Amino acid sequence: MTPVSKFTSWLRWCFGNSVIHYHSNLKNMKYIKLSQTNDLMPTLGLGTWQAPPDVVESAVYKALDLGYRHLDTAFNYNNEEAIGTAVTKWIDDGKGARSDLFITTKLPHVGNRASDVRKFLNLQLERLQMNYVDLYLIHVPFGFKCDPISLTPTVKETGDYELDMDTNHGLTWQVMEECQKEGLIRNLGLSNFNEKQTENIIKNAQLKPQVLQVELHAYFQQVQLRKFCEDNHIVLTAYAPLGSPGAKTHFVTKYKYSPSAFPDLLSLPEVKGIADRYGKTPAQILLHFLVQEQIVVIPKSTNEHRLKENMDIYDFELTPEEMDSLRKLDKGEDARIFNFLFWKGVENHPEHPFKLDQTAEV
Ligand SMILES: NC(=O)C1=CN([C@@H]2O[C@H](COP(=O)(O)OP(=O)(O)OC[C@H]3O[C@@H](n4cnc5c(N)ncnc54)[C@H](OP(=O)(O)O)[C@@H]3O)[C@@H](O)[C@H]2O)C=CC1
Ligand SMILES: O=C1CO[C@H](CO)[C@@H](O)[C@@H]1O
Repeated sequence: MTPVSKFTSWLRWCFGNSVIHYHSNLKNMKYIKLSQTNDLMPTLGLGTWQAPPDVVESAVYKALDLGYRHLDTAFNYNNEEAIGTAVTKWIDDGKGARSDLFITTKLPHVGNRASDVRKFLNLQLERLQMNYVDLYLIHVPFGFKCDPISLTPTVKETGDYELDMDTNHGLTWQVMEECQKEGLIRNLGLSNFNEKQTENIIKNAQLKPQVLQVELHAYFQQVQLRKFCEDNHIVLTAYAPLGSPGAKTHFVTKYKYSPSAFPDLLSLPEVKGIADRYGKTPAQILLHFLVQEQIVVIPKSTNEHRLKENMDIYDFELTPEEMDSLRKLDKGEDARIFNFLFWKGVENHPEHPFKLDQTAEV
């Protein structure tokens, strides 16, 4: 018996066969183990960006009823309190325990400094009505100056964001490590960090980043970063796994992006063809494809039908040929949607993570 199958048997003995499918085969890969803490992270989570509080509360409650066990939020999604209310109600209604859930939130751009970690984490825990989070990510590698009242970035008259040029990831990480030891955070991770920035954290950390959350979808498969994460035992979480149809409306109306900069992955003939073969939808194929690649996905939906649809991705397995045809959709760096240039002036921050000549069209 291999160590993995021994562990699987133990989990089955403890929790029963229907709850845990840990690497028993790829199609049933519902959890992935984090390397240093051995925590199990559900490979499907619920994204909540652009889910306003009044909508997200009932969506989260519904999602938990449907079987979602992993929620992704952030300080600047402005919905942590509503999510906390939904989770508390669900637990109080006797439907499950806090320990059944995997809750991720993020240290914001305006709090990206050692001296602010505890302030934001405590506020976020209070809003979430929890005494710990399962995963705390540094949301972005750069930092903005913070308006002390609104806790939003300060912006100059020119419209440029005021940058905090003193960002020091090593010092911020040390405070996050302390918070982990105190039990306020179970796992530490990063988001939107590039390979070099992640490597710098790894070099000096006692607790390594367990997760890196980045944009990742059929058009932008992050092949090089995936290899790096595999070598360093970091689990990758794919944000915008459906190509973020919601970002299109947001960026086009708010930031005047060109609509042509956004992919329509749900209409791709290759994806539709595979979907028809399995009696699945294109969204299910896009999500399953990533999970079969051992990547965690966090699609956002507040619609009950699509919440159900996005969960129903574990009862089939794509053939090597189908996986290859989906891998070939990758367009690399040109397909990046989230380059952060919508925050005016951010490209002047020394820790801006992406090469600007390769970012998406504005
Ligand atoms: N770390 C970071 O910097 C970032 C993290 N994220 C996280 O990742 C999550 C996912 O990314 P996101 O940008 O939301 O993009 P997604 O790729 O998850 O797309 C979400 C959009 O697709 C729609 N949708 C959901 N399911 C389906 C379906 N089955 N068929 C058709 N349309 C569907 C949703 O609308 P509807 O709700 O109406 O169903 C919504 O408009 C975020 O919500 C957030 O939690 C996102 C961006 C950056
Ligand atoms: O998580 C995120 C969702 O998208 C936003 C763009 O307004 C970014 O704030 C961010 O990184």
